[in-house]
Amino acid sequence: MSTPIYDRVALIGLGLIASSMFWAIKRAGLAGEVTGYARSEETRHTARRIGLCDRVCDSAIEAVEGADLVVLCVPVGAMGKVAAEIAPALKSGATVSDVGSVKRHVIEAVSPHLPENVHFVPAHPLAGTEHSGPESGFAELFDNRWCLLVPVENSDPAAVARLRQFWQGIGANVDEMEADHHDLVLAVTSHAPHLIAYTMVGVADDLRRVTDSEVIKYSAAGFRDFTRIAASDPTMWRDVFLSNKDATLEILGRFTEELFALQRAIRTGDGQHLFDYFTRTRAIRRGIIDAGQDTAAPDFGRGATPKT
Ligand SMILES: NC(=O)C1=CN([C@@H]2O[C@H](COP(=O)(O)OP(=O)(O)OC[C@H]3O[C@@H](n4cnc5c(N)ncnc54)[C@H](O)[C@@H]3O)[C@@H](O)[C@H]2O)C=CC1
Ligand SMILES: O=C(O)C(=O)Cc1ccc(O)cc1
Repeated sequence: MSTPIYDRVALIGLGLIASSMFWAIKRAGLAGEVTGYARSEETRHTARRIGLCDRVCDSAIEAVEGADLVVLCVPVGAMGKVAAEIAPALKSGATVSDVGSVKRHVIEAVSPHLPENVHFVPAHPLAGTEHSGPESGFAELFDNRWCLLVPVENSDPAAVARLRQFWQGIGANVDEMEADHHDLVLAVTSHAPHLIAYTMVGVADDLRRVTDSEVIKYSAAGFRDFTRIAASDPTMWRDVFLSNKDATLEILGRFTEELFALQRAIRTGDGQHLFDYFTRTRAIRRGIIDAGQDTAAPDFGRGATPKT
């Protein structure tokens, strides 16, 4: 057990990320008390039933009162609204952070609502699963995964350092990144791949009507990976694409150009183009493994691991 880094932590939005944070905070003793708030009565009821949070509050205001760290764990499209709701109740000197998958949009939506006497330090843990909701979290989710801190202009270095220590206590490796750069990198590594998975599963579903159930029955590992990713939360991903529009469209433009080139190589029988392309991409995968960066989360599944 570590010594607490914050006396009081408030988690707003009790889904996969908040619940995983809670179990990891408890595992390491990183906070004196963790309060939580979720918009729906049903989620608050579930949270109380499974012991998620030391105190589940019936309003966001009540949850953040007296908190030294407030973490917004709602879909990125709801961050601004939640920030406006909690702003009047924030303790002077508190740190406000978030876990949103997009950073520029969240900074622009949240910053205007925050009083000057709080520190805003946006963050993004690069770990998740296709599951959502309060029962999907587990303490190991962030172990040995990256958490990116995205300090804003005038972020207090002491508040950034403390949040870094907190995420390290949760189990993550911490780095800092500038917001626009973050959004471009994530468009390549996460957002566009999710859209491609959604599309591929949609295409297979269209085809399924022609081929009966064979597409699902005989699906190979690659396609199964697509179906896992395409089972991710629709609200969360709608918000990600709408709030990281420019970077995602830039990457999808490049993706389409490459796809057309491969399509042309297949049509014209240009085997050399295909071979060279696949040789280059294979080297990238091997580079990731050789660098010891193949830290894909094991598929624990919903509630498959102990919560403490
Ligand atoms: N799921 C993943 O793999 C990852 C998600 N993230 C980010 O973390 C955030 C939370 O995602 P999850 O925990 O996966 O979502 P989730 O769907 O499991 O939980 C979201 C929670 O926010 C609540 N909520 C939604 N709108 C709200 C509002 N207007 N006011 C108050 N509460 C509201 C929902 O009721 C739910 O309790 C998102 O911003 C997402 O981009 C970051 C890393 C990974
Ligand atoms: O489940 C997966 O494969 C993921 O890619 C999880 C994930 C989803 C969204 C993020 O912003 C970060 C990680």
